[in-house]
Amino acid sequence: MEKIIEVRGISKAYGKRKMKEKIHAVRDVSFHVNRGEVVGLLGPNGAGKTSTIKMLCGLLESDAGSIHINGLDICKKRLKALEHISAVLEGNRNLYWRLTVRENLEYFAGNRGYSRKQVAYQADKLLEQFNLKDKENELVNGLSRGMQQKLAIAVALLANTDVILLDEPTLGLDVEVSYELRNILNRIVKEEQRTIIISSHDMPVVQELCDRVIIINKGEVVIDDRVENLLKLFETRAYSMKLGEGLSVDQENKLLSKFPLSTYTTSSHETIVEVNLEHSQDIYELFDLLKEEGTMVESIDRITIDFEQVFVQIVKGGMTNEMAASIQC
Ligand SMILES: Nc1ncnc2c1ncn2[C@@H]1O[C@H](COP(=O)(O)OP(=O)(O)OP(=O)(O)O)[C@@H](O)[C@H]1O
Repeated sequence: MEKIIEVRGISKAYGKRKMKEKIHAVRDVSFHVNRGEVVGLLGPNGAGKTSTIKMLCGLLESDAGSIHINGLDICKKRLKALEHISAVLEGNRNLYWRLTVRENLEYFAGNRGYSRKQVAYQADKLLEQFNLKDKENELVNGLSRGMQQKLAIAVALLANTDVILLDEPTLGLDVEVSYELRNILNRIVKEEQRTIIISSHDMPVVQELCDRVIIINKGEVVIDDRVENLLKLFETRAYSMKLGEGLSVDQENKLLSKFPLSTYTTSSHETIVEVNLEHSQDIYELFDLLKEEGTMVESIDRITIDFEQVFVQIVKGGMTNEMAASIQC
C-alpha cells in the first residue's frame, strides 16, 4: 500500500510564560496514512491532536522528527509538500465570507484551472452532494454554522489534493446537521476513495467513517488499529451479568477495585454487573469473586459495544498497542 503520509518521531513542546518547564504537547509520535484510507485522530482534551494536525499542515514546526507528504519532506520542500494536503480547520478560514456559496465554489474550481463548463459542472455537483442548492446565491457571511461547514468541506474536496484533513468537522453542529454531514461524508468516502484524516470527539462519525484510528493521549500514540479490530476486541471482553441477589459492600468494593472498568447497579428487582475485562480469561476470576459469598449468576450476556465505549476504555483503562496485540493473540 502506498504511504501518502509518513510521520516519524515528531515532538512539540511549548514554553510556559514565566516558567522554566515546558509543556510537552507531542512526544515522539509516529504513524502513517495509506492512500485511500480514512484515519481518525482521537484523544481526550489536551492530548496533542491540534498540535499534531498543525504540524501536518505546516502551520507549526516540529521540534524533532519528520513529516513526509507524498514522499516530500515538509521541512525541506514545504510548499511542494503542502500542495498535496488541504485542511478544514476550526473557523473555516478557507472560505470567502463576502462571496456567495456558488461564487466560492466557482472561484476555487477556477483556481484549479478548470474550463468555464467544468467550473459550472463541479459547482453543481458539490451543491447537489452537500444539499446546498437552495443556498447557492446566499452570502457565506449569513449562513448557519452547519451550512458554512458543509461549504468549507466542499471547497476542500474541490482542491482535489491527495489528503484532506478535517479538524472536528461536526463540532458545534446540531444533531440533525451533524447526522446529515456524516451521511454526506460517508457517501463521498465510499464513492471517491479519498484519503482523509479526521480529528473528532464525535464517536459516531469516527465509527462510521474511519477505517483506522490513532488515539493520542498525553502527547503519545497509545493505539493505532483498525476500528473493526478494536470493536471486536472490546466486544469479546465486555459482559453483562444478572445476579441472583445484591453484593455485600465488601464484595462490591473488591469487584470495583479488581475490575475498575465495571459498573454495579442494584434495585429492588434486579442486580446487574457490567464488566470489561482486560483478558477474556479474567472472567474466571470474576466468577471466583462472586462465588466467595455464594452469589448466583442468573444470566450472562456479551455487551454490544460502540466506538464511544471503546474510546473511553482505551483512554481510561490505559490500554496500549502492546496490550491490544497481546489480547488479540
Ligand atoms: N500555543 C500554546 N502554548 C502553550 N501551550 C499550548 C499551546 N497550544 C497547546 N498547548 C498545550 O499543549 C497540550 C496539547 O494541546 P493540543 O491543543 O494540541 O491538544 P488537543 O488534543 O487538540 O486538545 P483539544 O481536544 O482540547 O483541542 C495542552 O496541554 C495545551 O494546553
